[in-house]
This record gives sequence, C-alpha cells and structure tokens, in this order.
Amino acid sequence: MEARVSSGLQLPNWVSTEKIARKPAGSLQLFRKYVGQRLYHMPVTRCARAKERFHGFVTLKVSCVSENHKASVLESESSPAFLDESDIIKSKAEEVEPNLDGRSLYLVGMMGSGKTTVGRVLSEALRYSFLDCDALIEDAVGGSTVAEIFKLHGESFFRDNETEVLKKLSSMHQLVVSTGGGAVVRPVNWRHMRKGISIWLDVPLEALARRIIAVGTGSRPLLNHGDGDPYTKTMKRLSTLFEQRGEAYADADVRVSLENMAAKLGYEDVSGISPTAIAIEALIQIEHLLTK
Ligand SMILES: Nc1ncnc2c1ncn2[C@@H]1O[C@H](COP(=O)(O)OP(=O)(O)O)[C@@H](O)[C@H]1O
Ligand SMILES: O=C(O)C1=C[C@@H](OP(=O)(O)O)[C@@H](O)[C@H](O)C1
Repeated sequence: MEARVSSGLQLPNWVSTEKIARKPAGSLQLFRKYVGQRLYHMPVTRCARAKERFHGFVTLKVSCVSENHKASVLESESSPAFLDESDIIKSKAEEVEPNLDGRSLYLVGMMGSGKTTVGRVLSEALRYSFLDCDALIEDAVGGSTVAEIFKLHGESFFRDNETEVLKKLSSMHQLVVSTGGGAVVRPVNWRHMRKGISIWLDVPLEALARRIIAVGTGSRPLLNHGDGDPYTKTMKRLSTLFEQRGEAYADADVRVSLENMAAKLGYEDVSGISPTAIAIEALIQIEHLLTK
C-alpha cells in the first residue's frame, strides 16, 4: 500500500500563513491612465543610460522621454536615453502590486515553460515570496526527488501531494507559485489556484523541447521514456501532453504567449525573449485583467 505523507506536509517556516490585511479597494488611479494598445506602455519615472545586460538573453530598452511620460519598447531604437528591463519591471511591479490586494500568483504551463525562472523574477519585483510546488512536494516526501517519487510511489501519489501543497498555499497571500506542468489537470487544483491569479506561460513546443534537452530530461519523469533522438522523443511526449492539457492551461486568468510577444517585437522566434521581458508582459496582462 502506498504511504501517505500529505498530512505531514510542512511548508518552510518563513512562509507566513497569516492572511495579510486587506487594503481598501479603489485606487487604480495611476496605471489606468497608462494602459495602452502596445507592449510596454508605462509611465517613466526615472531615466537611465542604456545598460545592455547580457544573461544570454536579449534585453529590452524603453525610451525615456521625461518624468511621467509614456514610453514604449517599440519606440526605443531612435531614442538617446533608455530604461533597461530591470527598471521597467520595478516600475510596473510598483504599479500593479497595490491592486493585487495580496493575491498570490500561480504560474501554470508545460514543463520547461519558465514557471520557475519567470516566477523568481516576478516575486523579486513584487517583493512576494517565491515557492516551487515540486520542491515542496519533495520536502514533504522526505527529500526524494520528483523522479524518485514517480518511480517509488507512482504518479497518482505525486498528484495527491501536489493537490495537498496547492491547498495549503491557497490560504496564503503574497506568493508567486511555480506549479508543476500537470497541476492544471485536476479540477480541485483550480479551486485552490482560483484564490489567486493564474498565469499561463504559453511557449511553443519546439522551444520547450530545446530548453529541456539543454538541461536533460532526468528530473522530468514524464519525458524520460520513448524512442528516437532526444529532440524527436521530447517533441513527441510534449505534443501528447499538450493535446491532453491545452484546454486546461487556457482556463488560466491570464495568458502570456511568447509567440505573440515575438511577433510584436519583430523577433523571428521566441528564443531571444528574456525571463524579465516575460515577467513584464505578465504584469501588463494582470493589469489588464484587474482593470477590465
Ligand atoms: N525566457 C527564456 N529563454 C530561454 N531559456 C529559458 C527561459 N526561461 C527559462 N529558460 C530555461 O528553460 C529551462 C526550464 O525553465 P524552468 O523555469 O525550470 O521551467 P519550468 O519551471 O516551467 O519547468 C531552464 O533551463 C531555464 O533556464
Ligand atoms: O508536466 C508534468 O506533469 C510535470 C511537470 C514537472 O514540473 P515542471 O513543469 O516544473 O517541470 C513535475 O511536476 C513533474 O515532473 C510532472
């Protein structure tokens, strides 16, 4: 019989389970003015000389016009002074955070879509705590890795623990949560995630396969079998999983499509879009959701 560990689930003790005090509803004043048609319209509060930061990703630059004027990444090339993306995300997070009212953000999407990477960037910008569901499940099961849990106990045991973790997290606030790629499949998980705002990172399967192969499939047991070369094998598994899950991802409150971002930015593919740019787009989409 399978051992159940869910009742012994421990969250790190720095995660406060106290609900934060609710802020009075209302003050959307500043950012409403700046919701524009184009990507990255935002008030410019600070100027900085262009500082290209290379983390292996292309960075965004936004022209700096003057205090409290709109700027757009699409206008950036001809301008003499720039805000780089770390300035942009700070400014956007400051605008959006008061309107979240402490609600947590749940990142959903396929394996390798960047939930952990983008989630960390978002949590830092919003000054929220970052939690990774897979890591919490591993802790709950006494330190076994996800791959070991699948092997020793099976997928449904893993899924039960995933649900238990989401249930605990749903009573907390000011978190950015990176969920596992399969969390969207169980309706009960949505009940928990609906306590916050869910964000689907929609990344083309080819890009997912390339990212996953670069780090290896060892830690992702659902990709760790099949025939063929690594790319073909991974693409096949991802395609099957996406057929089963595509509709469930689309139930998220907000969708961040890397294909749409690349098209707007004039990039040939999504590989040049940095995690920070994706986090900025997520904040913009959340802002749209909250002002609907
Ligand atoms: N925007 C991006 N561009 C290129 N690689 C990325 C990007 N975001 C994440 N990655 C890489 O893809 C891999 C999977 O990212 P990760 O955040 O672990 O995804 P998930 O948590 O959704 O499984 C990691 O190696 C990460 O560095
Ligand atoms: O798609 C899935 O079913 C899974 C995704 C994984 O998380 P990531 O999406 O963080 O890789 C992990 O939860 C487990 O291997 C199952």
